[in-house]
Amino acid sequence: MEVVKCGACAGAGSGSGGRGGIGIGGACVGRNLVRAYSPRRLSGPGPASAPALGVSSSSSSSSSPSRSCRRLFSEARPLLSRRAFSRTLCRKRVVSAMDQSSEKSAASGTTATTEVTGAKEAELLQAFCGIPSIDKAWTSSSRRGSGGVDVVVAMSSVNLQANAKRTFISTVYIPDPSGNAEDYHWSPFPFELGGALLIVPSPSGTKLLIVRKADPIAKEGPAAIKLEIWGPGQLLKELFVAPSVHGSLYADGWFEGVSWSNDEESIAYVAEEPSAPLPVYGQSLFATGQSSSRSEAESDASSWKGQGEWMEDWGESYTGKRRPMLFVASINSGCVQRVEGIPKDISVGQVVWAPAPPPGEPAQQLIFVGWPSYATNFSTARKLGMKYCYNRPCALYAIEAPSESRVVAQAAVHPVKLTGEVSSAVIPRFSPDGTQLVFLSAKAAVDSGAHCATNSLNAIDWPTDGVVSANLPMREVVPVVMNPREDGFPGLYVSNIIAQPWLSDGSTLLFTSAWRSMQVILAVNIESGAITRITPHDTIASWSLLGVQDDVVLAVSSSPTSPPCLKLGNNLSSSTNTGSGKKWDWSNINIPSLKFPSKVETALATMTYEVLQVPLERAEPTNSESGGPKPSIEVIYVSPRIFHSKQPQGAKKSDVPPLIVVLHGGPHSVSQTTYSRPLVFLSALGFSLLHVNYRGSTGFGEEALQSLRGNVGRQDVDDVLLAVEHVISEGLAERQRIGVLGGSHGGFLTSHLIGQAPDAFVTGVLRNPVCNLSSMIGVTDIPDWCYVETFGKDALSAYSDAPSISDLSMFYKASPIAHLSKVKVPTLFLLGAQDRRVPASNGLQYVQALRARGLEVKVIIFPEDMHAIDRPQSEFESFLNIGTWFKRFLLNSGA
Ligand SMILES: CC(=O)N[C@@H](C)C(=O)N[C@@H](C)C(=O)O
Repeated sequence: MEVVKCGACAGAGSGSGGRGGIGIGGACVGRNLVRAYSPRRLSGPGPASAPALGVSSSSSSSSSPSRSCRRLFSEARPLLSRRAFSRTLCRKRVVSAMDQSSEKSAASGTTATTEVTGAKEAELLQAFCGIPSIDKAWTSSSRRGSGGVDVVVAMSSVNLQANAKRTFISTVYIPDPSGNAEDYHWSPFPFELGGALLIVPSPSGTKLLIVRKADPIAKEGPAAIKLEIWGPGQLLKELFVAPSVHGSLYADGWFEGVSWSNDEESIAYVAEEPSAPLPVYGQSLFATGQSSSRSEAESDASSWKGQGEWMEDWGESYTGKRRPMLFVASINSGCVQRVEGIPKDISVGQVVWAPAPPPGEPAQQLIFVGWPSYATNFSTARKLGMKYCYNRPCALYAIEAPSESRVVAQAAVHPVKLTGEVSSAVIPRFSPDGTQLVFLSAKAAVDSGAHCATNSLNAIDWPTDGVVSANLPMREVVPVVMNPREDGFPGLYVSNIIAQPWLSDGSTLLFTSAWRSMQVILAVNIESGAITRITPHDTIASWSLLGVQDDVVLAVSSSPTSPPCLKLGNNLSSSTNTGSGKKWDWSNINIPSLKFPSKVETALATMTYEVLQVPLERAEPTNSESGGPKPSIEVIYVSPRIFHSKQPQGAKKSDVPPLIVVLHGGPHSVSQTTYSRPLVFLSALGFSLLHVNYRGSTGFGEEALQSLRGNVGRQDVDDVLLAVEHVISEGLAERQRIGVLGGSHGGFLTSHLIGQAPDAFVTGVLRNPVCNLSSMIGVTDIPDWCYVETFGKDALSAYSDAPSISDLSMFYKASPIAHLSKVKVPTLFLLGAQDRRVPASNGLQYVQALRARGLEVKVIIFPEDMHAIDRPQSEFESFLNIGTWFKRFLLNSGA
C-alpha cells in the first residue's frame, strides 16, 4: 500500500463513466410518492416481515452546546435537563408524568427546575431507534460467475449515546437473481463503518473509494481529507490532501459529486475551495495572513488572528461552507489538481466524466452543474438559500479535465454551457453507449419562483467525435405534467438518480419519483418518452431504487407501519409465457434471524394505514377547462390498531383513537406512505395520524401545486379543515380529541389553524414554525420564499432585498401572528438555535405573545440544531416531549 501526500501538483486523468457517491451521513434517494386507486380507500397491510439489526450503542460522547448558547437559552428548556436526559437514556428510569407546577411557571414565562417525564415512552422510543434503515446498496456481477449478483448494503441506526448515526455494511450474494430469487446468502455479520464521509465503488466494482476526514495530527502533516483507494482484499493507496489544495469534500447529497474515470485511474470530485488567510493583529504584527506571519502569530502571545471578511454561503445547512469547486485526483501519481477556468461566481456540483473521446480527438471532458452566486430569477445580487430550494437557476457545463500532460493548457480552459436558455439542469447521467446525456430540469420551479415544482426530463445528443459545443441538439423526454388524469402519471418529482440507473436495453432509465402520496420506481424510455411504473400496483407502500444490475433491480420498500425492507425485482417482459401480464416480479431479501424488540413488534402488529380521497366540495375546480377529475386532496390515515371506520351503532366513542393531524412543510413537499421512526412512535403511543397532502403538495401535477402560491394561510388552511371534517364524518376521529403537529411551513399552518379555527384542535405542536413572515423576511436565508408564497405570481417582480412598508404589511396579514388574539389552546414549541431558514426568533416572538395572553406554552430550544432538528438526541427529546404532550392533552380529554 502506498501513502501519498498531495500539496498541489499536476495530475493525470482520462476515461469516463461516473458513478455517484454515497453519503454516509446524508439523506438518500427519492422524495415523493404515489397512490390513489379507484377504490376510494385502500388499506395497507400490517407490518411486513422486515429485518432488524440489534446493534448495541457504545460510548457516551454527547457534544456540548457552546457556552454562549447555553447561557442564552437555559431559561427556555423546561423539560429534560442534560443530566436528567442522560439518566433517561442510560438507566431507563424516569419519573412521573407532567408536573403541573411547570404549567404555572410556563404561563408566567419562568421555568421550574427540570422535571422528567415518560419513562415508558422513552423506552419505547429507544426501542424504535434500534431499527435500521436501508440507505444505499451497490450491485455488481458476482466474480463467482454464472449470472450471480453481489450486493453491498449500507444500513444505519441511531446511536443515541454518541448523538450520531451508526452506519454499517453487510453483503448478500444472490446466485440466480432472475430465476430463484428466494436463494440468497447474507454474510454472517454486518460491520460498522466508522468515520467515512463517502464510499464510492468504481463502475467495474473492482475498486472502492473511501473518503475520510484526515487525522489532524497524522505524521503525513496537516490534511483536509484522506482518500483511500481499496482493491479486492487490500488498501491500494492513501492520499492525504493538504488544506492548501482544498477544504472538506462536499458529501451533502446536492453539490456532492464523485465520479470515477472510465479507466478507473482518476476520480473527479467536489470540495470546498481552500480557506483565505486570516489577518493577524498584535503588538509587532499587522499582516494579512502570509503564512510566515501566521506561524509567527501562533507562537507569539501578543498577536492574534482576526476574523477576515464575511463570506456569503448557501444558507441553511451550509453555514461557513466555502465555494464548491472541482478537483481531479490521479490514483497512480497521487496528485490532486483543481479544475481551472470556472468563473469565480459559479458554484459547482454533481460532476460526471464524459465518455472517453476517440484517440487523437479533443481532451476528456467533465460535465458539471453550475449555480451562479446570484439568483437570476429574482432581482438580487445575493446568494439565496439552497437547501430544499430547487428553484435556483443552474446549467450544465462541460470543461476539459486536467491531465498531467496538459497542466499549462488548463489555464486557458473555459467551460462550455450545454443547456442554453433552459433555466435549470441538474443530475446529469450518460446513457451506457455514451450517445445521450440525460438530465432533470426544475425549470417549473425556477420560472415560477416556487421552491419545488414538477420536473421535466431532457436529453442532449452527445457528439461521438468528442467535439463539444454550446448548441448540441437537446430535447424534452418527459415534459412537466399540468393536470394528471385521476390515477394517471402525475409528473416527475425526483431528487436523485443513482449512478448506474439503466436497464440492459441501454435506453431505459430507472429512478424514484413521487406519485401522489406514494414513492414509486419509474422506468422511462429515453427514445420514446414512454413511462412505466415498475413497482407493484397492488400496494400503497412506498418504494425507492437502490441499484440496477443487468435487468435485476434492488429496491427498498417501507410504509407507515412497516420498517424498510430490501426487495429484488425481476423484469419479466422478455419472458414469453408469464401469463400474468405482469412486467416485474418482486421478492423479499430478508435479513435472516434479525428481530425487532418485542414492544416494537407488538405495536407494529396492530397498526394499519390507508390513503383517502377528500373531495374539495367547496373549492373551485382547478382543472374544469381540461375536463379533468373532480378536485380532491389526498390524506394518509394511520391507525394504531385495527379499527373500523364505520363503527357499529352503540360502539363506545372511546374506541376511536385520538387523532394527531400531521402537516408537512415546504409547502411544496409531500407526506408519503414511508416509514418514519418518530411518527411510528406516536402511533405506538395510541394515536391515529392524519397526514394531509393539501393542494400545493408535490406529486399531484403542476397546476394543483402552483394553486397555493399567493394563497398560503387560506387555501391550505381550508384543505386541512376539510380533511379533518372528512375523517370525523367517516368515524375515524372524535371532534374533542384532535391535536395538530407541523414543522416549518407545517408549523405556519399549525399556528394558523389554532388561530383561525380555535375550537378545532385541543393543542398544537410546532417545530421551527413560520409565525411572522414580516419579521422572518429580514433574517431568513430565503426571503424569496416569503415573497413567492405571499405574493404569488407577482413575487418575481415584487421581490426586494429591502421590503417596503406595504410589503411588510402584506407579510404580516398573511401570517399566523395576525390571528394570535383568537388562540386559546396550549402549545409546545421545538426550536433549533442554528436554524437559518426560519430562525428561532420567529417562533419565540409568537411564544412570548401567547404567554402574554396567559396561555400555556412550553418551549425547548436545541442550541446546536438547524432547521430539521434531526440530531439523534434532539429528535429523541423532541418526539418524547411531543408524545407525552399529546398524551396529556388528547388522552385525558373528550369522552
Ligand atoms: C423551502 C423551505 O425550506 N420552506 C420552509 C419554510 C419549509 O417549510 N421547509 C420544509 C422543507 C421543512 O419541512 O422544513
